[in-house]
Amino acid sequence: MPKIAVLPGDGIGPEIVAEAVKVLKTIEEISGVHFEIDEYLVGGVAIDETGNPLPAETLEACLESDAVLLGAVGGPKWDDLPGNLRPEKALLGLRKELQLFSNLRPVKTYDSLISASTLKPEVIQGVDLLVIRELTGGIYFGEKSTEITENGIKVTDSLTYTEKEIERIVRLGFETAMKRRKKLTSVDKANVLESSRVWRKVVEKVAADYPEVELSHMLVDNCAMQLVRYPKQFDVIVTENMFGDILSDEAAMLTGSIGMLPSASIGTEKVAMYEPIHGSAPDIAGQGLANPLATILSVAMMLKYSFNLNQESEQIEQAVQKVLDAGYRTKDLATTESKIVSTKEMGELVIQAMKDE
Ligand SMILES: NC(=O)C1=CN([C@@H]2O[C@H](COP(=O)(O)OP(=O)(O)OC[C@H]3O[C@@H](n4cnc5c(N)ncnc54)[C@H](O)[C@@H]3O)[C@@H](O)[C@H]2O)C=CC1
Ligand SMILES: CC(C)CC(=O)C(=O)O
Ligand SMILES: [Mg+2]
Repeated sequence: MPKIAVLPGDGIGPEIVAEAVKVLKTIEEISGVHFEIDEYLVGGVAIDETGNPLPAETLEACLESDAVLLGAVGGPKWDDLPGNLRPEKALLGLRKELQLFSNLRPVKTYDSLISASTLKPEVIQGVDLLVIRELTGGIYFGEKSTEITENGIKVTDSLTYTEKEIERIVRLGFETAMKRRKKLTSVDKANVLESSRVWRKVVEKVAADYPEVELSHMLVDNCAMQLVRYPKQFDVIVTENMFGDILSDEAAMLTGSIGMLPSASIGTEKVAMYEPIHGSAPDIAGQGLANPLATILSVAMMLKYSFNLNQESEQIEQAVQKVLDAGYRTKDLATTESKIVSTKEMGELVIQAMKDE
């Protein structure tokens, strides 16, 4: 039986994951596929209970699973802890230990949400792009140091990539573009960073194996602007860790809310991790305001990528579309015409729509 480790985490994590797990259980009911689903501690709650943001039991369970479903970690309660003891360290640790070097963040606009966006309809209608973010290298994982100097604190975060790390993510970018509209934008900051200049060279080298792919290089600051100016120019974007983190939060707003964007982190081992792109949203935690759709859509990605259950995956995506078409919205997406629902009600509506299909 496929094993799924569920890590609700902090803030809105438990609320959104509860709805996503109900969706998984509905898939079991409808399709007859069975999963072994077990919950583990991660992040701030794990610090509170065990003193460790990533307890050994959680890491071992994830390593033995076929897939991990994660809510989010972090919050003000733990903000004053040193970097290596913070909840976010658990997330970085999981990504590294599970060797999840790629993070796929699809951005697809829904026609029924166009009025929820602050951008013009003609700019966002029909957007269908995929950000492929390198996930286990770069500045989030580089050496750090802090020292006291005559000018006060001197602090360093270093950004390191090996050619091998760049090549495997770039190759994935080309392979993925081949299965889509054959357009790849490699995003870097090659006018300033050595790492980006090597990144570009590797992209050029790999490009020789994919003559059918239309390749372009774009500087990250321009990309941030182009994403809101004319997002339909993009098919697949491949980029390094921090640029991908930032650009995908920006791209989320093409859909109307950061609560809409799922993600899949896939690596060299069999286990993959699925999580919404947003954080633990402490400002709305515990109030039933969180949009659970990014997490529910992450389950759809899990069924497709980890279990090859394509029909079941589509069933979830269609149910989400149906609920949105019917005008139901959590508060993050609400307009004057919306039927505003809570996190739990949104989960129930998706489940009902799945059962009605
Ligand atoms: N994957 C993870 O576990 C991540 C964790 N974090 C952590 O989360 C905490 C909060 O970080 P923020 O910068 O505030 O980012 P955030 O993504 O948690 O929230 C940013 C804004 O978006 C809203 N939002 C986020 N998800 C939403 C949802 N599903 N439905 C409705 N509204 C939603 C929040 O209410 C907030 O106003 C920090 O401790 C941060 O380190 C941040 C990003 C990713
Ligand atoms: C701890 C951070 C790197 C998490 C984050 O912002 C993300 O993965 O999107
Ligand atoms: Mg982020």
